[in-house]
Amino acid sequence: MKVLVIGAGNMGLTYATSIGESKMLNGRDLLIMDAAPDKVKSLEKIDYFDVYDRIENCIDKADVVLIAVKPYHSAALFESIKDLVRQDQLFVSLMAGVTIKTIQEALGVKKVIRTMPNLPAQVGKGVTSFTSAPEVSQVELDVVKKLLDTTGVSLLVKDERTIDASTGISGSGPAYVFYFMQSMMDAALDMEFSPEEAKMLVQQTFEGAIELFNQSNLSPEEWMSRVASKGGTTQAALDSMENNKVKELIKEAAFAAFNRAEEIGR
Ligand SMILES: NC(=O)C1=CN([C@@H]2O[C@H](COP(=O)(O)OP(=O)(O)OC[C@H]3O[C@@H](n4cnc5c(N)ncnc54)[C@H](OP(=O)(O)O)[C@@H]3O)[C@@H](O)[C@H]2O)C=CC1
Ligand SMILES: O=C(O)[C@@H]1CCC=N1
Repeated sequence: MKVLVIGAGNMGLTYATSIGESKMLNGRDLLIMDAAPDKVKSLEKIDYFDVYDRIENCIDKADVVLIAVKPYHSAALFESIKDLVRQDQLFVSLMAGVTIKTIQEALGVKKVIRTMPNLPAQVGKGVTSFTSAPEVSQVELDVVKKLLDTTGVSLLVKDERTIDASTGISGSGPAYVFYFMQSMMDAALDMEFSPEEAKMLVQQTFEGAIELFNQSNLSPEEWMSRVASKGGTTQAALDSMENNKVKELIKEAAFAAFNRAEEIGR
């Protein structure tokens, strides 16, 4: 089996590297293609894959094609490959919003899997939701699951609406966590900690909280009550968040991402 990754950015290069490191494929069965000459040059220094700068030189070799360009580049990409693709090839999209039907119609193919990965894939801690067109066989789904799992864990979901919902939770989610981290660092700076101290306090607080959560069956709410003493400091902070409806605002933000994914699809 030969796998081609189109687009060597955040996600494409992460997937190509993880698949390469996993040794799932034999020899030179992993291919990567990007249109930017400087990127191609830097990719050539990596040993896991064969690098291409022209789609017509590689698309024909692939059994599985991972599409990892930005959604707004997808139409141009589809136009450039529609006469080069084959019905037996399996297309796996990592793009937010772009629907299976759009890909099928633009390429004139049937076998399409749609995924929603996330950036922690770069450190093997990603979570990727995926769903497929009915024309994809169970064996093909199993193979793709193995490819996705090289970057962390994966979740087969029932339909594309759930892929868009995953975008609102796990796809965009790392940015919400970074938003929270940045806000806490900004607060620490206002309290006159140095940038290094602010980073250290926030980093270790996140790491410690996640570790506690991972090593227990307690819900976040139960952990919150273990931190908060009655009438104490944490309760003051939690009350402030409740009064300011922070939970509702976070939900609203997640739904904004979900809705935007659906909107891109339309
Ligand atoms: N970043 C994230 O956290 C997540 C991203 N995604 C999805 O993954 C996809 C990729 O995102 P990301 O990796 O961040 O984007 P990047 O911009 O980092 O990577 C896309 C790469 O594709 C290249 N490219 C554009 N057009 C073509 C083409 N026709 N042929 C070959 N290469 C091309 C781009 O080159 P150039 O820079 O020159 O345009 C760029 O190197 C998106 O569709 C996004 O929705 C999904 C979940 C999470
Ligand atoms: O922001 C985006 O559109 C992409 C999809 C999920 C994360 N990044």
